[in-house]
Amino acid sequence: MEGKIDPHPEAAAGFAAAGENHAPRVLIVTAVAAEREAVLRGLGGSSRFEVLAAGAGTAAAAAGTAAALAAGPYGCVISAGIGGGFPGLAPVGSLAVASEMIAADLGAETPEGFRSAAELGFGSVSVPADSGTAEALAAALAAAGLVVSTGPVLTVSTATGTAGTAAALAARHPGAVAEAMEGHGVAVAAHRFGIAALELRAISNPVGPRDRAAWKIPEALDALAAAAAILLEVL
Ligand SMILES: O=C(O)c1cccc(C(=O)CC[C@H]2O[C@@H](n3cnc4c(=O)[nH]cnc43)[C@H](O)[C@@H]2O)c1
Repeated sequence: MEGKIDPHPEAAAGFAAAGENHAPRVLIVTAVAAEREAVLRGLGGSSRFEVLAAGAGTAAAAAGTAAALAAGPYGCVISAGIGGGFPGLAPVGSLAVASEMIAADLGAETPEGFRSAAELGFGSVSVPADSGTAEALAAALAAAGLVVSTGPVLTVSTATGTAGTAAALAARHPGAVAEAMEGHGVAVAAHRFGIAALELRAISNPVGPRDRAAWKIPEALDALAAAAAILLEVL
């Protein structure tokens, strides 16, 4: 996988150590208020979780996450919300848990095609999720009877709207299960603070030709709320 940032050892150690006596606080970052409300509905008032609607896109997500972490402390940060699912991997109404958060359109167009920022020598475009927690979350979601897929989740500045772009993204990122617009920004901010990051998406639409009227937003928000209830068990 191109240009990965190594997991932060202090973050992993701090998360585990804090969990031995009292569980650490968890910051959940959504884009919009409706996603925040769905997460809060699932959490049922747990005081260990702070849920922030930081705005859409990586800049708002990273700035909001960094500001919240500066006022911390937190043991874990989760980018959560609705997202597009890659057909055949993450159906509408299902959940996606990221193995890594990739800035999929950060780079340059060249006559030979898209080149990522990593290929251009500008550093990483991928932040790994805290693998143990991501795997535990996916297993708990599945055990609760929810449909869940695990794999890279792409962060894009422009939501995919054509079959051609969907195919190009899938070819560049084999196994990518979903796309959204904030995960990489949240993860970069978390990594800067040495804190473990995750991304959780409830699939509202397929990645492909744009049909906004067909997005299943209420169903996705219900799935997000159901997943948030499982977070209480896992974190
Ligand atoms: O209109 C509403 O009621 C409503 C309720 C909840 C969320 C929304 C959004 O529009 C959220 C925007 C947010 O969604 C992510 N997203 C969803 N599908 C995709 C996609 O196919 N490609 C990229 N991003 C997607 C994204 O993270 C946006 O920030 C509306």
